Amino acid sequence: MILIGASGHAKVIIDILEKNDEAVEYLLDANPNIKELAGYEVITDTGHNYALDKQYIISIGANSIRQKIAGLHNLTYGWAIHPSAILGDDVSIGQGTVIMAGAVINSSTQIGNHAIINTSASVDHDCKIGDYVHISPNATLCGTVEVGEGTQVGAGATIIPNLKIGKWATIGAGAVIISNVPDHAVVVGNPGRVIRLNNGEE
Ligand SMILES: CC(=O)SCCNC(=O)CCNC(=O)[C@H](O)C(C)(C)COP(=O)(O)OP(=O)(O)OC[C@H]1O[C@@H](n2cnc3c(N)ncnc32)[C@H](O)[C@@H]1OP(=O)(O)O
Repeated sequence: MILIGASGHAKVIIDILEKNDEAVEYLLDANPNIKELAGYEVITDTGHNYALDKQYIISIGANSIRQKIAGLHNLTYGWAIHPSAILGDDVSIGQGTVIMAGAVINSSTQIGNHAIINTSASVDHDCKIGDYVHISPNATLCGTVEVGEGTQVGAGATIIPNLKIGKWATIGAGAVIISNVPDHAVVVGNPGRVIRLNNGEE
């Protein structure tokens, strides 16, 4: 596996790959000053030094940057799924997606491409999680929740069943979401309230 992005998030992905006995070849990063991460070589990403016969993971936490990079190159993407993650029956996981330690994904849930299901997050049955979504550590999604492309659900947030969360929204850490959330909304608190709209930033 080759990782794109030499960040703290990449270190966690390396740890997962090592635990699964999957080889990490090297990392690519646009910053030429980064030469090494977690014992692996970091090569400067020129935009032209991709090997089409290799598997990649975009190891960058910012959802919009993962989307941008995935749109630039027609690469083959792999997965990193921690051995302690629990996946129910009939769960589907898109390419480039990473599932951290202790995450639980219950039956019939669909996870899109280049998503992050972070440490100890709980995504229950029949959820639909879009591409480039980040479900942060300890967040809880009850059954049949939809999360649109690019949305971040903050650490420890809770979303009650049957809700629809829009695209490129941000759910604040610890928020309790009891009604649908529109696209681009930034929502905090219990019960969750919209404080502003995202306009491209994360
Ligand atoms: C492994 C990892 O690290 S994964 C990373 C996981 N990351 C997260 O979970 C981060 C989630 N991010 C947050 O919760 C952020 O606070 C955000 C995105 C919701 C808001 O950030 P900002 O836009 O910078 O908001 P800002 O800090 O200016 O606060 C705006 C208002 O919302 C309130 N607020 C911000 N975040 C929260 C929150 N999580 N819960 C309750 N209120 C909040 C602030 O107190 C402030 O209120 P005021 O206007 O009455 O003073």
